Amino acid sequence: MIKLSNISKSFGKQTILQDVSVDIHANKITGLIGPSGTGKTTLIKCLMGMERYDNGFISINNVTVPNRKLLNKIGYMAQSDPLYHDLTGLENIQFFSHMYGMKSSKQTIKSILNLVQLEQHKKKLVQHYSGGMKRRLSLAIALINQPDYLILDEPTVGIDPVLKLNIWDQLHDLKKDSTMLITTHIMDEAMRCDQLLLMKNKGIAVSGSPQEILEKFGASDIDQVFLKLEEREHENATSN
Ligand SMILES: Nc1ncnc2c1ncn2[C@@H]1O[C@H](COP(=O)(O)OP(=O)(O)OP(=O)(O)O)[C@@H](O)[C@H]1O
Repeated sequence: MIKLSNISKSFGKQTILQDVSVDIHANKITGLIGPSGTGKTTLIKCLMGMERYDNGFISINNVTVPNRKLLNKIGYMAQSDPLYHDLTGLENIQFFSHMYGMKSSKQTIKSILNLVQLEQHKKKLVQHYSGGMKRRLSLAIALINQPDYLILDEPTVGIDPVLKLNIWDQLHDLKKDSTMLITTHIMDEAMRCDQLLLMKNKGIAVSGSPQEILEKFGASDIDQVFLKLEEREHENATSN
């Protein structure tokens, strides 16, 4: 389990996260969604140990973050693709796999490359990959070590609809052995998550399964839930 307790984080005078507490459970896909700039990536960077948080604590499997030993248990896909452009797709996968102390079998690499539909392009230099191909390669790198924890920041941006559905099916298969946290802006993807965390106003405004949240707000989609949250805020502000 990933546990965030009373996390606060500011950049200068701008408070991004305030007193955020949440448990992210194993064997589920948890979706972190919210308007641009609400702090989704900041939250993920805090739990990856890439940003220092100001207050509170984060633990993964009862180990306080940051901790180097946790790193090879986590598959992380950032929003930007930290790939080596002078290496081929295959060489990138091998490099990152070795970096985390693993030696993935040819079979594992092949099945991951097939999953992201890059098997035919594995010998091409990454500098010649399209944006979507780079995204898919980053996803392959996050998955290669079959990590216990998968943290994916907008993993399907630039990926075509059919492959996207395929990837979601695979993620649901993989969740039986892992804990997953995924950020997305795409509302039909949010509906594919088992649990949602809706970020707003420096914290998690609503959590629950997509269905529970829709029922609670009498909404037909998650966009409407955000609209209703806005309306409630407006009503509260005007009645005070
Ligand atoms: N290193 C930094 N220094 C200063 N401000 C930062 C830094 N990183 C993020 N911010 C600010 O923190 C806020 C939250 O950014 P963050 O990237 O976490 O949002 P997000 O919800 O992931 O957005 P998006 O959905 O657009 O990716 C933004 O206002 C951003 O400008």
